[in-house]
Amino acid sequence: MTDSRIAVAGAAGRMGRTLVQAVTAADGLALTAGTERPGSPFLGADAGELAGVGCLNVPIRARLDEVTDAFDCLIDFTTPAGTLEHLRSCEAAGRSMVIGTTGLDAAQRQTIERAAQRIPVVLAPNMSVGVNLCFKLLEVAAQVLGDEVDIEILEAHHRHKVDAPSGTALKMGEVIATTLGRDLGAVAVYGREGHTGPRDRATIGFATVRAGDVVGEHSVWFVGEGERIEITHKASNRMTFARGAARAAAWLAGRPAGLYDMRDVLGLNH
Ligand SMILES: NC(=O)C1=CN([C@@H]2O[C@H](COP(=O)(O)OP(=O)(O)OC[C@H]3O[C@@H](n4cnc5c(N)ncnc54)[C@H](OP(=O)(O)O)[C@@H]3O)[C@@H](O)[C@H]2O)C=CC1
Ligand SMILES: O=C(O)C1=N[C@H](C(=O)O)C[C@H](O)C1
Repeated sequence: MTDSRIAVAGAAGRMGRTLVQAVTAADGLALTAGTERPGSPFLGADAGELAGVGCLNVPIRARLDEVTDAFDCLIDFTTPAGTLEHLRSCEAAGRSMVIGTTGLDAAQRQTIERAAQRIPVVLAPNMSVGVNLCFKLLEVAAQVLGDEVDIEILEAHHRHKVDAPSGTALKMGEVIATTLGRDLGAVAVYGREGHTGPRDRATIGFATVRAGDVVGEHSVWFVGEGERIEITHKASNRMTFARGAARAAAWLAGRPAGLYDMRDVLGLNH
């Protein structure tokens, strides 16, 4: 079987470089294109050399639409605006996408849903196996503990992260709210200050820390009278996300158009 040809958007970024390493190491995948935004100092540099895996003869380009013939699947961990622009190119060229970008608003998610009627897309705020297992554990915990506990979601990330709460924390909130029949938009409390009054049990609280080089930590507290259950995931390096994205790209080969998430890729959506 021939390798799936993979492009990495934002190939000089923190995740971009790790994705180039993961794609290069994966069986059945070959890195054939890489992009950065127009004006980037990394344009023309070799994606493999930037990622520390040696020359791959893949120069970083500014325009994805000029290289759509060179790949089958785009892995995109950039910015919401960048991802939406790349989505248009992939939709026009019939290429699949793995999207890890977070901070997407509701309209941007709807645009991705519409495009996924024409191309296959995996969209997930966290591609690690461990976090996707935690989503399952959260469903079970919420089913068992129900309305008898207060639920708080705590997350910590590095000082460069631009969106808050993290996409993973928001997804954790959605999983719990859906399980409990609550509307996250109505019950979410994003940080507290001043005279807040006592806590309303139906709320789901979010707390965010940004500091130093923390890769990504998420903890959900289910707190009742006399006991506290914590479901925690700590990423210690970015390769866990990149390997998941490479796995998703391989899984997409030959799939029909549709919007998938990592739980589909991992067979956890049953
Ligand atoms: N789903 C998951 O498992 C994970 C998701 N993420 C998410 O991935 C995203 C990226 O994170 P991270 O790698 O830390 O961020 P970085 O800022 O390090 O990387 C993003 C890269 O994309 C580049 N870029 C921006 N716009 C464009 C564009 N239009 N075309 C091409 N390249 C572009 C940036 O360039 P420049 O710096 O010049 O703007 C930068 O090099 C975030 O949304 C983050 O939350 C992160 C880890 C795991
Ligand atoms: O920006 C990051 O770094 C990360 N972002 C993702 C998120 O917003 O959930 C996933 C991971 O925790 C790292």
